[in-house]
Amino acid sequence: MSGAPLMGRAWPLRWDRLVADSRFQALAARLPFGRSLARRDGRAIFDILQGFVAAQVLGALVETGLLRRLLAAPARADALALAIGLPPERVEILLRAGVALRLLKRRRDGRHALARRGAAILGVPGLEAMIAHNRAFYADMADPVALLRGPEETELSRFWPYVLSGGDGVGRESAERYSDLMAQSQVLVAQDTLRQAPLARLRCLMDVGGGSGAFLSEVLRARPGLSAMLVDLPEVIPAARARLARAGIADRVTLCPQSFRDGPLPRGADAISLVRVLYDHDDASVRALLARCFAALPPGGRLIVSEPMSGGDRPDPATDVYFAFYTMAMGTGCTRSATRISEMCREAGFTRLRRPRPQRSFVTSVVTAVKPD
Ligand SMILES: C[S@@+](CC[C@H](N)C(=O)[O-])C[C@H]1O[C@@H](n2cnc3c(N)ncnc32)[C@H](O)[C@@H]1O
Repeated sequence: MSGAPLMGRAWPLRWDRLVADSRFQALAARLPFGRSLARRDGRAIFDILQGFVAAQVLGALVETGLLRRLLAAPARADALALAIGLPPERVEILLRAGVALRLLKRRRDGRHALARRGAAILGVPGLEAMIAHNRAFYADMADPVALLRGPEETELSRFWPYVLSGGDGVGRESAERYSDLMAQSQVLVAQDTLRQAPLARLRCLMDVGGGSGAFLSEVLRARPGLSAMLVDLPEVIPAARARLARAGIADRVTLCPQSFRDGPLPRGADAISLVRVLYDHDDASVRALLARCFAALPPGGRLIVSEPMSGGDRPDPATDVYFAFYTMAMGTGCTRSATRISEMCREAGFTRLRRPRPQRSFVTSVVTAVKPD
């Protein structure tokens, strides 16, 4: 760039080339409007650049249990360092970073306490477990170009064993581990799903890939007249049986241990939900699953897809960054837009596609469809 004249370029003007020219930046910095724009851009670029470090600071606050300790009582850095067995001068740095990120605050008496945001993390069901499990994702993101090059066995694909095995023999222990993680974060997903897809006039809902039944527990609590079926891998079913029994709704749910890849889905439900299921799988598997859902529903039966979705033509700052790379690191899935999911539902035969505006795209988005009469 440096040898080229700043003005007198060939038309059309390329804004990106102009802004990428260090002499343009120097000129802009001398003008009031240009100066504030340059500062804002600089700040935003720095925020992107330090995002990984900020996320790891949050990870450390969760992993060391500092957030929980500060919820119990405000404390000084040296007392906290002693309690968690780390050098005091390093804990001081961690706490200062937590204050800078507005997760913590430092009181006049020198003790640290939770700030509102730090307290909110503890108030969101499952968020601490989500933050802790990001360790596997961040390990994969440590070499993003290798990830983009793919396909490699990743930490995340090991965390979600059905991804590598296609559902065969995931092992009861790992099924329990991932089902528990999903269950913990289900409350928010269920709330947003039910707001966007009210389940009025339904008799029986079949939750396919329903995990340990956390979604059905929320739904059945809200809808006393509803019965349900839960389809998931045989290794997951014992956790579902236990959760549904604890919730006192075991008699309202039929458990169906089966892979949705093997044979038809059970009939009898007038609606099917797929909550955080499609984004785990490639297009061929999703097409086959949607065709099975279509076959299992009666005419007029409803399909509800709920998961974080790409912004499509207007990339979403949450789903097109975090979830797009997360599903890439899992290995088989991808973050699809509501438009793409609707197209796939239409290909399977569904009509009356609806895509309500998501309330929190980082929690979930919803697509609903109907099997024609
Ligand atoms: C990301 S979890 C979502 C669980 C639950 N729907 C939720 O939102 O909490 C995906 C679920 O799909 C299930 N699953 C994956 N492959 C499957 C298969 N081939 N057949 C049936 N279930 C499967 C997993 O066992 C897991 O419970």
